[in-house]
Parts: sequence; C-alpha cells; structure tokens
Amino acid sequence: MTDASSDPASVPSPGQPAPALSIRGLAKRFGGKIAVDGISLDVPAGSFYGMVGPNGAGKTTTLSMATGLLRPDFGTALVHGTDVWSEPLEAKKLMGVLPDGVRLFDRLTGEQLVSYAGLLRGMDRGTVRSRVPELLAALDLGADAGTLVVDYSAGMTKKIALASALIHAPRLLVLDEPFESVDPVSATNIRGILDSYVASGGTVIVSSHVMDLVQRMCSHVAVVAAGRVLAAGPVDEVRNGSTLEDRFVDLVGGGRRTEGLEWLRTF
Ligand SMILES: Nc1ncnc2c1ncn2[C@@H]1O[C@H](COP(=O)(O)OP(=O)(O)OP(=O)(O)O)[C@@H](O)[C@H]1O
Repeated sequence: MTDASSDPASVPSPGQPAPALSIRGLAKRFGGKIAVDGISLDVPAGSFYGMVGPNGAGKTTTLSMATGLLRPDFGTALVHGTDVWSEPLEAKKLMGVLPDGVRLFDRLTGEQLVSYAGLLRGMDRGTVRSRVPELLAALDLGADAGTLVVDYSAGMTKKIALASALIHAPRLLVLDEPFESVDPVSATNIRGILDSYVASGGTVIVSSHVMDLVQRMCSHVAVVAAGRVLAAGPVDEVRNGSTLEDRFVDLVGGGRRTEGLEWLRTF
C-alpha cells in the first residue's frame, strides 16, 4: 500500500490492475473525538499488508469503514474497484473479514458457525461440507468442531472467526489482530495458510501491534497515529535500515517513560 493522501482520485492507470483496496479521505468522528482524519491508501493486489499504530490510532475504525462495518463520515473505499458503500453485496463477496470485538453467533458449534458463514456467502452446501472439516483441521479446531463457540477460549474464538472469513476463498482478507490470544503453534499454522494464500494471488491486510511479526511477515506496511498515515509503502522502504519497531517509535514519538510511579518502587 502506498500513501495516497495527496492523491484525491483512485482511478488506476490504464493497464494496471485495480488495487485490492483503495481508500480515499476516510474520516470518522465520534462525538468530539476525531478517530480517523482523512486516511488515503492503496493496498496492491497480492501484497501482505500490515497496519500498525499505537492504541487508539484509528486502525480498527479505518478497517471497519473499509469493509462495510462502519459508515464513514467522509471518504470512499473500493475493493478491487468495487465501492464498498454503494455496491456492498458485490464488494463483500470479494472480502473475508476478521473484525475486532464483533459478537459471533456463539450458540452455534464451531462447525455450524463456519458452515453458516459459507451459506450466507451464497456457497452451495456440497462445497461448504467439503471445506469446513479441512479448514477446521488446518486451524487445529477439528476436535472442537462440535463444541459451542461460547465455550471456546479466546484464541479458539479468534481461529473460528478466521475460518468463517476464509470459507468462501475471498480475494481480499482483512484481519484485525489475527494473532492476538493465539498460541505459537496455531500462529505458525495461520501464517502458513496466509503465506500460501498470498503466494497464489490473494491479498491480506492485518492490523497488529507486534512489529517483529509485521516486519517478518508483511511486504508492505502503513504506520497510523492519531487517525492519520505517518508512513506507508514496502516494509524495507518504511523502516529505512532500522528495525520496524525503532522506526515506529521514531515516527510515533513518545518512547520510554521512566519518571513517576515512585510509589510502585516503595513496597
Ligand atoms: N464506538 C466508538 N465510540 C466512541 N469512540 C470510539 C468508538 N470507536 C473508537 N473510538 C475512539 O476512536 C479512536 C480510535 O479507535 P480505534 O479502535 O480505531 O483504534 P485502534 O488503532 O484500533 O486501537 P487499538 O490498537 O487499541 O485497538 C479511539 O480514541 C477510540 O476511543
């Protein structure tokens, strides 16, 4: 994804494929709080794109607006050239979304939840029936296929939500914190699935706080703070010889605070 904040149009040049996601001037205010302040980005098709930023930077709000979950105050979002807000059915067919903190139908079993996700996307029953066990096994959920989602752990819930986002083999995957609460073995499996998905032409957008993971896993990254893009592009260009973590701290500012909290050292 390149920073396109100065480019008001989102028309790809002739012969160029449309970006997997193209957002222009997305903005959202909650009461007096500006959560997203006019973000524009292009996510190239076939990229593994990381979105990083401090807590409250506006990542979830941006991704929610870009995927049709939260109506923007201003701005547009196109998925492979299809407008998310004026052609939502078409756009949503192209996307698999793992949202942050959205309630699942947790009185279903894992198997039922993923099956319904496929049927809701218009898939035929036969295809759903053949994909579900394969997907659950790949995410180490095979033994818990018949357990109600309400009884899943946090990491299992994350994985079943990921399976629901993958079942219809979308062209674009948008994953908000996909590795949060997930054990290292499952995280490695998920990475393997995502790597081969990207290698076969899919596009992944992940938000994460784990800089090391983003540096190793992603081809591109956007650093977001206070609702704006501070830097965006190929990971090696953005980090510019430093680690992504050091570059992030430089860009975002702040750094280590050691003063104060004396009472915490006086027990
Ligand atoms: N529904 C809401 N109502 C009011 N304020 C909100 C709402 N959703 C988000 N905000 C505010 O918007 C800002 C951006 O929040 P957002 O969740 O997008 O950040 P984030 O970058 O995803 O943060 P984190 O890394 O902590 O998940 C924050 O200041 C947050 O308090």
